[in-house]
Amino acid sequence: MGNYRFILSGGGTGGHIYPAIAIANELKQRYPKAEFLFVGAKDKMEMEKVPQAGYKIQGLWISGLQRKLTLKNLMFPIKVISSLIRARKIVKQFMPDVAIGTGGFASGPLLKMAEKVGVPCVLQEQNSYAGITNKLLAGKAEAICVAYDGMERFFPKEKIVKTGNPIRSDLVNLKVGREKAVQFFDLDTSKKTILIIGGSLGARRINQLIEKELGFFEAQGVQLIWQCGKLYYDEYKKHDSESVKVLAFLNRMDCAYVAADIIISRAGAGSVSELCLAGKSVLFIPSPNVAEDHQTKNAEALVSKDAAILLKESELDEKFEAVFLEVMNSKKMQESLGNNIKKMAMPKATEHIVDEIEKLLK
Ligand SMILES: CC(=O)N[C@H]1[C@@H](OP(=O)(O)OP(=O)(O)OC[C@H]2O[C@@H](n3ccc(=O)[nH]c3=O)[C@H](O)[C@@H]2O)O[C@H](CO)[C@@H](O)[C@@H]1O
Repeated sequence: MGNYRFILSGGGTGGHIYPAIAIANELKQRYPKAEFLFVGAKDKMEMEKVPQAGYKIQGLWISGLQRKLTLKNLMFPIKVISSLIRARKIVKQFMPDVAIGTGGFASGPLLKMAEKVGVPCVLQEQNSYAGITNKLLAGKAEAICVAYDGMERFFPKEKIVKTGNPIRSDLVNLKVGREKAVQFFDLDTSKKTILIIGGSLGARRINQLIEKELGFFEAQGVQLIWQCGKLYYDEYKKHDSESVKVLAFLNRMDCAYVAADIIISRAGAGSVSELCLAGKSVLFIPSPNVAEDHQTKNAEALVSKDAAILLKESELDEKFEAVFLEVMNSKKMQESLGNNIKKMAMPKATEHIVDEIEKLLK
């Protein structure tokens, strides 16, 4: 009993990988005998992060479609065909009871083939603006678990279930205490800590801002945990010091969220959902370079409830210091931002998604 087989696919960036890992962990808890296989894109983050979480993964030769005409784009049709052939083989060999897609180009070929072979599929869409892969797969999916209202614009209404985004359980129940969390980063427990997160890949414009404001932060007597991204680490590691911790990637987000007094962050869907659970004062700087400006929309959903502050990239030079100081110097504002953002949290999302998956198990 319970020796089900699950295939999960999603990737390209952390925003699609971590939801899949959270879902797998919840399934594993309910069905300890179940078998799991992840499928991602070769050379992408998932090939490292999924095995670290204790699961097997196979990589397909696939990439996203670029907006410009490049050599990579000319290869795109060949990659799609080759990935579809490989995906079909993987599905037929593994014969999953359910396939789960969490978006990103990596999940396209796998879920398409699972649907073709007759495996029931569940999709999870993290953003308020649906990704192209999920839109293409929606027609044949059994259920589409979403985090925002109004998703009928993209998906068949009867398949939509509003669950919220799946979050890794150590971030749902933040167990570590503040002192331990601050010490984990080798920082001073008597100082205020500012956490800077650029999303799973790091954010160039946020890094430029932080570098420019290092003197300002020092003058305020605050210390920084600065996640600059793997791509930018070599450029910024020179700023690492006793009170400025420069890191390529944070493997202990739980410690980072607990240690922080104020958080400066991109507004990717996963980050937004986690920040609601963390309940701190957040200053969002959304990426303007994503489809339909969806990060701004993710952030605005919170800002409209006085649960966070939004700063556009274009206004950083002019406004950042004043806005930061306003939050930093008002305990009342920090409390109200923290309380309001916490009200937006959906801590049962992963369980609800797994309830939907369970309905498909024979
Ligand atoms: C540039 C881009 O295309 N961004 C998209 C990408 O964001 P991105 O991949 O940055 O994803 P999210 O903000 O959704 O989530 C980031 C995830 O990475 C984790 N994390 C991050 C940094 C770190 O050092 N350690 C760590 O573990 C966070 O805890 C979180 O779980 O996918 C999101 C979800 O579809 C989209 O909303 C974003 O617009």
